[in-house]
Parts: sequence; C-alpha cells; structure tokens
Amino acid sequence: MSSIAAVLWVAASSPNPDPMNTCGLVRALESSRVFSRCQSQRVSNGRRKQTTKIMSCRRGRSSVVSSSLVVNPAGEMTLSSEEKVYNVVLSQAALVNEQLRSTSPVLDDVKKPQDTVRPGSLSLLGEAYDRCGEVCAEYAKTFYLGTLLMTPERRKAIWAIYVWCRRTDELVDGPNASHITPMALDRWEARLEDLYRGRAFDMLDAALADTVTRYPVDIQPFRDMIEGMRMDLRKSRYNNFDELYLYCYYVAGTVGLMSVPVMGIDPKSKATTESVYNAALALGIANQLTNILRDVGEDARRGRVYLPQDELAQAGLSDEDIFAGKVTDKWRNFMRLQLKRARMFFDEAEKGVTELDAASRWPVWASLLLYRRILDEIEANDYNNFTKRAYVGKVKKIAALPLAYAKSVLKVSS
Ligand SMILES: CC(C)=CCC/C(C)=C/CC/C(C)=C/CC/C(C)=C/[C@@H]1[C@@H](COP(=O)(O)OP(=O)(O)O)[C@]1(C)CC/C=C(\C)CC/C=C(\C)CCC=C(C)C
Ligand SMILES: [Mn+2]
Repeated sequence: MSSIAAVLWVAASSPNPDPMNTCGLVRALESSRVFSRCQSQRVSNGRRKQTTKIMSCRRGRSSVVSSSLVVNPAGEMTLSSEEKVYNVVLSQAALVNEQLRSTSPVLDDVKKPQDTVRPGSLSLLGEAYDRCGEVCAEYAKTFYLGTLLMTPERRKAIWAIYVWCRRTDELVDGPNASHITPMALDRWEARLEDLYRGRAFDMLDAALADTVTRYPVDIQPFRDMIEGMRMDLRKSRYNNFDELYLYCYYVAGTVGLMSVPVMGIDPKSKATTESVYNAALALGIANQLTNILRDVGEDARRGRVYLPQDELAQAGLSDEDIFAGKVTDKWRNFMRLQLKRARMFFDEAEKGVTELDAASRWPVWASLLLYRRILDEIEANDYNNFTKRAYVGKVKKIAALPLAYAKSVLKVSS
C-alpha cells in the first residue's frame, strides 16, 4: 500500500456510534417546510415519454425526471429523487443565505480562530492541510490544478473537503473495500459527527474540523455522501434515472453543496442562493454521470452497471451487451442520449458559476470545462467506453486554463 493510500485507509473504529444515524434525506424531507412551495412552482410534463424525459429542462432547475411523483415498486406514489434532492438544496441555501453574500471578508483569509488554538497546534494544523494538498495532488490532478487557482485559505479548505470525500469513497472502492460493512460506515459517520463537535480522530479530520469552523459548511451533505456509499454496498443496478439521480446526488451532488460555502457567492450577484446551490448540485451530478459514462467497462468488470436499466431496454440493450463490450450502432445511439443528458447538467451548472465570488470562478470553470471534455473524448473514441478510457491530455488541460480565465472574467455562461 502506498503511503498516500495508507493515509486514506481509515480504521473507521471510532467508539461512540451515533444513535441518530438515519438517512439524511429522509430527515431533511420530514423537516421540510418548503415542499408545498416547490409543488406550486412545478411544471409537470407528464410521465409518458421516456425519451423526452431525458431531454426536458425545467425553468431554473435541471430537470430530467418529468414528474415530481413516481410510483415505487410497491405501487405507492412517492416523491421523485429530484424533488427530494431539491428540498435539501433549499434547506442548505436557507442555512447560509446571508453569510455567503457578505461583502466583508470574514469568510476568507481573515477569519482565523486563533484564540481557540493551543500553542504548537497551528503548525500541526498547517501540516494537516499540507497533507490534504498532497493527497489531492496525488489522486486528482485536475481538481488539484483547479485548487491552485484559488486563494490560499479557500484552497486549504477545499483540500480538506476533498480528502474527507476521497477517504469516504475509498471505504467502498479502495483496497479494503471487501471488508467494509454498513457498520463501518456507521462508525465513519460517528467520526464525522465528532469532528463537527471539534473532536477530530486524526490529523486529516482535524483539517476538516478547522475548515467547518471557518466556513458555513453544513454537515448534511457529508452525511448524505456516506448514505451514497451505503447505497453502493447494497445495490449494483439502477432501474431508472430517478434511482441513478439519487445515487449521483449522494456521491457527487453533495460535493457541490459542500463547496459553495467555501467558494462564496458574488456579493453583487442578483441570483438567488438556491439557484447557485442548484447549479453546484448540477455540476456534481454532471461530473458523476461523466464518471459513469467513462467507466462503463471498468464498472462492468466489477459487476456494476450504473446505467438505467429501463433506458438500456428501450435501446434494445441489456447487461449482457455491456459485459460483451461490443460497440454497436445500438450502443452508439444509446450513448449519444446519455452524453446529451450529462451535457445538460453541465449547461445547468454553467449558469451558477458566473454567480460565484470572482476569486472562485476560474477554478470552477477550469474543472467544469475539463470534466466536460471527457464526454468529447468518449465520442472521439467512437463510444468505446468498454476498453478505452476517455482521457483529456496534458496539453488540452493547460489550454483550457486561459479559456476558463476568460469566462470567469467576462462573466459569461457558455
Ligand atoms: C455554482 C457552482 C457551479 C459551484 C461549484 C461547486 C463545485 C465546486 C462543485 C464540485 C463538484 C464536484 C467536483 C463533484 C465531484 C464528483 C465526483 C467526481 C464524485 C466522485 C464519487 C464516486 O465516484 P466513483 O467511485 O465512480 O469515482 P472514482 O473512480 O472513485 O473516482 C466521488 C469519488 C466522491 C468523492 C468526490 C471527490 C473525491 C471529489 C471532491 C472534490 C472536491 C472537493 C474538489 C472541488 C474543487 C474544484 C476546484 C471543482
Ligand atoms: Mn470511487
């Protein structure tokens, strides 16, 4: 195991499991006061055509699920995943509304809670953040490149968030994944609750504990990401896009919600806080859909098919075609629709980047443009995502930086 992998490996052995360890979304829904408002704003497209469902777009919100209500396997009407997740977006936006738009620089580079820090611990904290930076550089060159374009304080905070996310993913995807049980995830969640109370288990947790005292980053998206990992343990097929959307929210949309409080919103922005959060959610979903489309072959070799089963069937395809890994016209047509949907989420995300604090736009544009390029590479590979990994080369990566810069300065979307 490399030293970085060793750092990521977590014993997940905190005592003190949280008795309130229930699904975050359910809790958010139960306590949601905004649901009735959402319903009155909704434009329903009906549920007849699956293909229009993929392409439809609702005002101000990415919308790939055509109805707010869906029928579950027991035949009951339940809220669609999009609606459940939107309720989380609203509650997150409400939590931070004013703080994020403050013109005073308290959230960046100035607010240093030094009076609560013991002598010597500042340098330890510095080391902890440096370690987070190393892990980010090792595992995610593109994100790391993006963070180098940020202010030093924000960069450190994003590294700490990155490392927590990576360690969480590593629990179910890393070398020790076969030993991971739902109980280990419960312990990981208890550790999270502890670090939010200022009791960090190790130095990487300490970096995040510090970050959440400096920026108004709520715990809910972190809990929800753990829920996504629980989902990964118990599920390897997704019946429809509604199910996949919820998974993408858990493992990636949450990253958008964690990041906005660090990135900040432009004090001059006229956009609502919800719409900015919604765009951040869309960026996470777009990134995860891109991951899924890039890694079809790799995932299939691990027995996983994230692509919606009903859409595969509509295209005349099944799991067997994926395991066979042959690029046919059916596959190309299917992939064209999937790529189109992922691009819709990137388009939705673009609207929000321009509303971020000026100092955060460049890195976000850079990572958005680079991640979206992966979709172009899948096309360039003639949709062979079974045996060819779509990859954006170094030259293209570097070339994207001035374009991202221009977009962030000109404040344009698309
Ligand atoms: C308004 C607006 C647009 C604001 C921007 C908000 C923002 C910065 C959003 C970031 C969204 C983002 C980067 C999402 C990450 C999605 C992702 C890649 C999720 C991965 C999940 C599991 O996938 P899988 O197992 O299939 O993939 P691997 O093969 O294992 O890679 C994750 C691995 C979950 C964990 C996520 C991370 C480790 C990435 C976290 C990234 C950051 C905190 C950095 C964000 C920084 C910049 C500069 C965008
Ligand atoms: Mn993973």
